[in-house]
Amino acid sequence: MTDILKPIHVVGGGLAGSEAAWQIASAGVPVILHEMRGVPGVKTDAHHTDGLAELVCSNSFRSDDWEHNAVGLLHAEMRALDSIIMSCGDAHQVPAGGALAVDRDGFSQAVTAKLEAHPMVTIVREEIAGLPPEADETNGWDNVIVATGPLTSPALAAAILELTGEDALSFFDAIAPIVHADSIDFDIAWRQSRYDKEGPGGDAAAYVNCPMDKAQYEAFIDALLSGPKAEFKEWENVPYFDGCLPIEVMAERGRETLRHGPMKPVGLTNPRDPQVKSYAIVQLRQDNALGTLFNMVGFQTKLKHGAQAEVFRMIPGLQDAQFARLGGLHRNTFLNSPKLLDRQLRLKAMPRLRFAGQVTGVEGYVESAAMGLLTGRLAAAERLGRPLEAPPVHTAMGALVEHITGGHLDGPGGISRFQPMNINYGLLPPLEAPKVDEAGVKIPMKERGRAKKRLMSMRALEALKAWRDASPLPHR
Ligand SMILES: Cc1cc2nc3c(=O)[nH]c(=O)nc-3n(C[C@H](O)[C@H](O)[C@H](O)COP(=O)(O)OP(=O)(O)OC[C@H]3O[C@@H](n4cnc5c(N)ncnc54)[C@H](O)[C@@H]3O)c2cc1C
Repeated sequence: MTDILKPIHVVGGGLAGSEAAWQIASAGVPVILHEMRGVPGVKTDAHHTDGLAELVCSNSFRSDDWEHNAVGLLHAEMRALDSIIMSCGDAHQVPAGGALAVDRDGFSQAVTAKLEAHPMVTIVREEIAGLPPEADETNGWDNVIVATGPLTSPALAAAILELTGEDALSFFDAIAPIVHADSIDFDIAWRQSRYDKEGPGGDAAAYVNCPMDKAQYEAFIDALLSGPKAEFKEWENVPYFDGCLPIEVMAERGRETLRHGPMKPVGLTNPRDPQVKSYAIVQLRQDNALGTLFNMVGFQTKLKHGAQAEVFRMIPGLQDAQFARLGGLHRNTFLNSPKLLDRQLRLKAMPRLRFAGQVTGVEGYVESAAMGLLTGRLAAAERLGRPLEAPPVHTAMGALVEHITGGHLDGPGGISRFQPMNINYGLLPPLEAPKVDEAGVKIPMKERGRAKKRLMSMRALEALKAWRDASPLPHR
């Protein structure tokens, strides 16, 4: 076997690992993808299937607006780099207003089928239960991507901890319930997207809305606050991720918090009572292509399973709801990446190991897949002997690399304040807000923020394409 044809090993076939494997194979380098789900008796606390790239909670890749939304920009960058996660997501989208949401089973099956069919990809169902094996002349273990996610198996997590001498960092992440559509009462609920916003598929009525008056809202908050919660005594000091707070934790912050968050009633009109404004509205988003399942948007919860059905059936329209899946809370583990990883996302203590996905301290399906995409390209370039740098910080992808490898500030005494982050414009170098548009017309003050985002997105895509075109890897 020539050096060039040695395989690269990817550990973990989630969002990041699947994308990394695809990018490596597309660069003409053989890849062996090791995924532990599929081995009898081996699972994580959140995955339910053996499929690659399984979505564990919501089915949304969030906004698809590349001009004004940072995650939409990340979508665009990934599409420009032939992302398998984006192409399968686009092929399996379901209506979701301005967001890109997918049929979770169809999406995962498509990613699995594409990887299984690729001649350069070998999928092995096994747990890597410790540090990856020693490298020899031919086995390829000199170039490894670890993409084992927030629920990395305990044996591998322990080996990484021992190697780095660092305590793992962690936070809580929660899952929202999914409801069978035929158990929703459409004499009460109605379909409409907020502000009738049309989605990529042209649907302006993507969400199911369940209205509440003031008395119903107050009773619901009381039930949420008093309902029995799952306790995690051994993880008492573990923080929540702010973008994914359990609904009861939000309610504890103030009785009105939910009305200004996931239950906000704005931009929606009850067709049965158009003159009366609902006091609060619960939204559900289509979860599968058949339209038989809907997930409760923003309703991630740590209520005990027995209590969930009772409390959520207080929501008008859901009084007879049947739940396909209940919510739950999981501990999420990530590395102290700014200290441990270099800008190639290699472990300084063992550079043959690259890390990708949520375990590096990015947060979310899209961000995790983006880091898989990048490490796949970096690893393939290294295998081909054609060095490649991470994209510039002006791109969404480069900004994520900057965040996980050193863009944050530590606290006094060097105590790490590194926390997982969704992509956002604050991670990219700032630009002056424009005062006039491309035609020289003055932009009103309140629209300048939007105009600035558009400029930042255009700058990012241009830089990303220049990076791609100068890259030593083939481009399709
Ligand atoms: C409870 C929970 C809810 C979440 N909800 C959302 C959400 O609603 N929206 C969102 O955008 N993000 C959500 N996230 C975050 C989301 O899981 C991640 O962003 C994303 O799945 C991470 O992708 P990944 O590839 O890094 O990890 P994963 O997709 O989890 O993939 C890791 C893979 O590695 C495998 N594996 C683990 N250890 C080993 C081993 N030793 N050997 C072989 N294989 C191994 C696992 O089986 C898994 O398939 C949630 C996370 C959790 C834990």
